[in-house]
Amino acid sequence: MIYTTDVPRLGGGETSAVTLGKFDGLHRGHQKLMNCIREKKEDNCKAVIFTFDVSPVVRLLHTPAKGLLTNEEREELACERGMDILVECPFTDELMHMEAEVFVKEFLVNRMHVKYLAVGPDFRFGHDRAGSPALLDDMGKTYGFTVDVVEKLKDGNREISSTYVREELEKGNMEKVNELLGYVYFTRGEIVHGRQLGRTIGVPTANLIPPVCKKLPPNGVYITRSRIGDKIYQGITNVGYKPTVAEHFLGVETYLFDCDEDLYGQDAEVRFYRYLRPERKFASLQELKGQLDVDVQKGREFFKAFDK
Ligand SMILES: Cc1cc2nc3c(=O)[nH]c(=O)nc-3n(C[C@H](O)[C@H](O)[C@H](O)COP(=O)(O)O)c2cc1C
Ligand SMILES: Nc1ncnc2c1ncn2[C@@H]1O[C@H](COP(=O)(O)OP(=O)(O)OP(=O)(O)O)[C@@H](O)[C@H]1O
Repeated sequence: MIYTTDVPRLGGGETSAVTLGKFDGLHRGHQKLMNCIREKKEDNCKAVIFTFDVSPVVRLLHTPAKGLLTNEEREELACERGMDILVECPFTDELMHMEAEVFVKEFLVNRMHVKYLAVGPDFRFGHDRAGSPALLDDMGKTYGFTVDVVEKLKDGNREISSTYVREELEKGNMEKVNELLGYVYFTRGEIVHGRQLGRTIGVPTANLIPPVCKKLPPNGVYITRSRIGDKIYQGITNVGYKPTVAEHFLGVETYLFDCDEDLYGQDAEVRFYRYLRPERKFASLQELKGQLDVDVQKGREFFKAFDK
């Protein structure tokens, strides 16, 4: 897959099937759109996701962007789903003020030779959000592309959206998050040295520092699986500042069941299955150990049922 921040100029005979939007999380609704454009590969179209490097809303509010996926993670997932090109267009002032018609003509038609577009009914773009599926449809008649306005995928009565996923993530409702995403929510990082106190209570842990732009579930303890190299381990993970030992940075710390390897320096992916309890300040590490024994038991029981 080609990843680019420039709007690509396709070569002579090449054409494209494009979907447009913010695409934070690549949730099941987004996957529905990706499936539509992937089908057009049979007509020799390049499957293209056109998105922006930060959410337009975030840029306008100047708040730091914390997303469901980092840009690198989104790139990887898009590639796995058969996309040919991911455009992460910088959301510049020029783009912000570009008329919708100009965007379509200059970018989609002239550069990307678009033949097919798939968007949701609420998709808006261009200056003053004047661009709509109806405008795309009109322009398609002039420039020779077709537009599918894809019905929103729902969860019960509610449309699946990145906002919905983020709300559930903020509640720690990992079962719902994972259902809406169609994959298990995860974070990644290199395994770094902690204070090595865990092993003194018989609970060695793998500490990783998540990317600053990754949205995490609330501080607390979760049942997780970790992928390290080509191995998958069950475990329990604490997200937070470890108040018992007063850590200064937000960490993701995992006790891996049935693992006695030296993992320092390796990259890990921690997948969150279920929230267990809030992070608490214990009077001593021994007291924390008592709680961890209970957490481990719950984790093992969870996977016994889950993997049946
Ligand atoms: C599953 C799990 C749950 C934890 N729960 C808490 C907690 O509730 N409160 C807390 O202060 N620390 C908690 N911790 C962090 C421990 O304080 C930490 O593992 C211990 O201090 C060792 O840290 P170290 O790796 O830096 O040596 C938890 C760690 C794990 C792996
Ligand atoms: N549930 C869905 N089913 C089908 N298409 C969707 C769904 N949700 C979003 N889309 C479409 O996917 C594209 C990208 O959506 P986008 O990420 O901008 O919106 P979103 O997921 O609703 O996020 P937010 O909650 O931040 O508005 C748009 O064309 C949008 O209409």
